[in-house]
Amino acid sequence: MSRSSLAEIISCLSGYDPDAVPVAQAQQIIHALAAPVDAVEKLALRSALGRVLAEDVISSIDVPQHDNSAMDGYALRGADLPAQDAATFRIAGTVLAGGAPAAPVATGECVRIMTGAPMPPGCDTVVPQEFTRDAGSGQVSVPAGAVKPGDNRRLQGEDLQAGKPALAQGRILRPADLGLLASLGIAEVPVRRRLRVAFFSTGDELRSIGEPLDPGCVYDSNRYTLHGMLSRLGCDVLDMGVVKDDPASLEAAFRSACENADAVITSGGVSVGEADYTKQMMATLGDVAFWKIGMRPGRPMAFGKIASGGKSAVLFGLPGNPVAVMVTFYFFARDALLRMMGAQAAPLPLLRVRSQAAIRKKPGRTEYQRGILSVAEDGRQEVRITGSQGSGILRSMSEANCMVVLHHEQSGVQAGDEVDVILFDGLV
Ligand SMILES: Nc1nc2c(c(=O)[nH]1)N[C@H]1C(S)=C(S)[C@@H](COP(=O)(O)OP(=O)(O)OC[C@H]3O[C@@H](n4cnc5c(N)ncnc54)[C@H](O)[C@@H]3O)O[C@H]1N2
Ligand code: MOO
Repeated sequence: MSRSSLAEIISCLSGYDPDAVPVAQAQQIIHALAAPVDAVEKLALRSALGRVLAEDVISSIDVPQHDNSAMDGYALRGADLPAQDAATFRIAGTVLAGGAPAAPVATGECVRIMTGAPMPPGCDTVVPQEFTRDAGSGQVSVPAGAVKPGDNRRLQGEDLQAGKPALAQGRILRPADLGLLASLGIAEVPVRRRLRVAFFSTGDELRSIGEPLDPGCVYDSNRYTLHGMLSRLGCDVLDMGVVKDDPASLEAAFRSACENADAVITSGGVSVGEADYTKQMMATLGDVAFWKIGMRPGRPMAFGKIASGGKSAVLFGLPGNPVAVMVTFYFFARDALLRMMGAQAAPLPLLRVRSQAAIRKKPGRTEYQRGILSVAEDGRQEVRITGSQGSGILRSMSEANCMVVLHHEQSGVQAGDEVDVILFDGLV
């Protein structure tokens, strides 16, 4: 955990106003308070998918280990290629991938070679078999211009070199990384332990699935969106259910969450409502700031650290509205949790895409509108907003495949203007 307190971090900022915190300033404060967990575990390669690499991996071997062929064909000396017409080469032998290396090749000779087979000594070029013609008597004819010297040869160590870094610590291991580590013969990898995140919903109007929906009540959806987002991030989740808005239940829930997790996420109770003991409890248990952020949705939010039973945990008190909870998770909690996981994650790329229609927006706050990115009739990509953008309309999030980011200083958008977009999903 970081040694700085929230108050120390905030005191270094100029123009800090808890009632009008710009998104970028809130992100900066959150980033400064979150620090990586230090425990490391060793996992079998397959189990390390999605986990954060805890140490740099230095390659112990060259990959590939030998110069080898990129094509099925004939290996020869590039200097022997004909400048015009064609030249005939005597086939001195055959070399297969994984087979014994061929003997050195003399001028005017070639070796039948398969993709991946080691280059015979003296050869630097492979002519793909499609370009050659059987010239009879164990010979093959190669036309001028089919290849250049050095073509179709893969060099020793061109993928990974012995003694050089293969992967840097902090990387979230993707399928390609598992393959890369396998290509080095590595069976086990050191990864950071999973981050444990406890979450619960607050509000007397909330009902859990399976309970009758009493008049004026709603089913608790935030715990499901939070479960989904945290699981995708690779966190170990502790779902603590719905907690009633009374001081004793809230205190017990906050203490238990803090004692059992690295981070605690709550939803609801951070605005100015009457029955909100949540804010009171957060303030009692820790060093917590209550913000009104210059954004939409997700204006009220609490952030800080709470302590109980000799343990501390980073706290996110997210606003209750179902869209606000997702937006504040994506744009504040996500980065902090990645940092606590020890991940060196690059900022998400913003794509510039044409807006199909005008979008109203006031300067002085950041807006995250829900969008559908698609290919228009003219073949260009464009984005349209998913209808009503109310922060209680979860359908707007479910229908969207991206967020349209309308920046702090930006004003309204005209139809056809380009806007910044962040995609929800990528390839597997
Ligand atoms: N006078 C003011 N009123 C409100 C303000 C404000 O600045 N001044 N801010 C508004 C904004 S913006 C938001 S967001 C909400 C946030 O308030 P809370 O965090 O206190 O959230 P609640 O009041 O508990 O709930 C808001 C809304 O969301 C529904 N909700 C809550 N939790 C869940 C859940 N787990 N699953 C589904 N739906 C949930 C809840 O029923 C309310 O409808 O305050 C505004 N008001
Ligand atoms: O954060 Mo609130 O959901 O903007 O309305």
